[in-house]
Amino acid sequence: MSRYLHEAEFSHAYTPKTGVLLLNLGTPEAPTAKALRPYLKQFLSDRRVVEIPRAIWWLILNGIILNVRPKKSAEKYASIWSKEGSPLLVHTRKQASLLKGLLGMQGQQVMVEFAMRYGNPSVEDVIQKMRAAGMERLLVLPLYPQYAASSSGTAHDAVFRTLLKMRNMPELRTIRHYHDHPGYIAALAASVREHWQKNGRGDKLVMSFHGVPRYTLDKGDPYHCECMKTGRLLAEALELSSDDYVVSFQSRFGKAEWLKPYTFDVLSSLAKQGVGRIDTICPGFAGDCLETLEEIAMEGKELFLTSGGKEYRYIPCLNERPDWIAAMAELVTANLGGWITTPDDANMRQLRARACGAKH
Ligand SMILES: C=CC1=C(C)c2cc3[nH]c(cc4nc(cc5[nH]c(cc1n2)c(C)c5CCC(=O)O)C(CCC(=O)O)=C4C)c(C)c3C=C
Ligand SMILES: [Fe+2]
Ligand SMILES: [Fe+2]
Repeated sequence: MSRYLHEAEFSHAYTPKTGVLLLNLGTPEAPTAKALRPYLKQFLSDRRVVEIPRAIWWLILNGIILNVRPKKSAEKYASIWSKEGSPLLVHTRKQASLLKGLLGMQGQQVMVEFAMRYGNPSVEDVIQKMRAAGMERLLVLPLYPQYAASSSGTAHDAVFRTLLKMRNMPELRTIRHYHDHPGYIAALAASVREHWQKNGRGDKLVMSFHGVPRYTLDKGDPYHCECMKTGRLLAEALELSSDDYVVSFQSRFGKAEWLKPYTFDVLSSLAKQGVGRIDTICPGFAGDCLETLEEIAMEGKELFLTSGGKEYRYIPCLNERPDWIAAMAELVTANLGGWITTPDDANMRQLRARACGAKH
């Protein structure tokens, strides 16, 4: 048995293509405990996500977490599941399709696909499929604006691991982050302004980012800094003073200290201080998902209102906003520099490939 993935016999007669691969986290196949178990097992067995010694973690994961969490998480997923499926998958699929359409309209001849770090469609399957269709240059864009080892880092690992198994590797470029990309910041700012126009303006804007364990910052992970920078740039774009907004971190998992302040602490203390109306936004998520729709839009709201707050409004993620898709296209185009992009280039390469025929 070959140690490499299967590939068709080499032939000159193909059109070399450039591919863009969007990567997201992944989501269970259904909002049930049965579907949650393998998803959580794969996710939480990732050494980039949980760094505690393997033997101890194996016992905790298999002995406790996988017996308790699937049922609880399934209930949460059930509360946000749509007719089309899990919001994370639905938005990622639409983003890939819209990006492909926009790049095509801009004259770029590129394939655009998406894959999930955990679950399906898997990174390996999608890269193999792209390779079989002639992809020989690959640009990878994780859908996490801020780099964390536990999100973008592990997404890149999955790509590198796939390439390690390939005989005929594509050229590879990766986008590490886009936390300060002007188009991304402008789209966030526009979404806040539109929300204010429609619903009125709250007394405070809470910018909630997914958390990570505090020790990752001490060990050199840039995630905290990148979240703070996104927060500052968004505040500047909205002309907010430091009193008008707060950056906080959500989704704490386990007993260890995570990045602070915790979003739920911020929400209850704002309510107790008498800040009546707040707007919340999750700039670290390119699309709405469990962590935004259930934790922030639902749980956060309940906490704020039961702690004495008056009005709580959640601002949706960028999702399929045209300004966000345009920002993605700009980011991708800048990172495709020098690779085939136009139909003319592609035709030239095809002619050259034909001219060299099967002589060697
Ligand atoms: C935005 C980037 C993300 C980072 C960084 C991140 C780190 C991280 N997450 C966990 C544990 C869980 N996260 C879960 C869901 C989840 N996480 C992200 C993004 C980041 N996580 C997203 C987009 C989602 C939603 C997925 C969806 O299907 O909608 C979950 C699963 C849900 C649950 O059971 O609560 C866990 C678990 C850790 C431990 C971690 C960093 C160390
Ligand atoms: Fe997470
Ligand atoms: Fe910092």
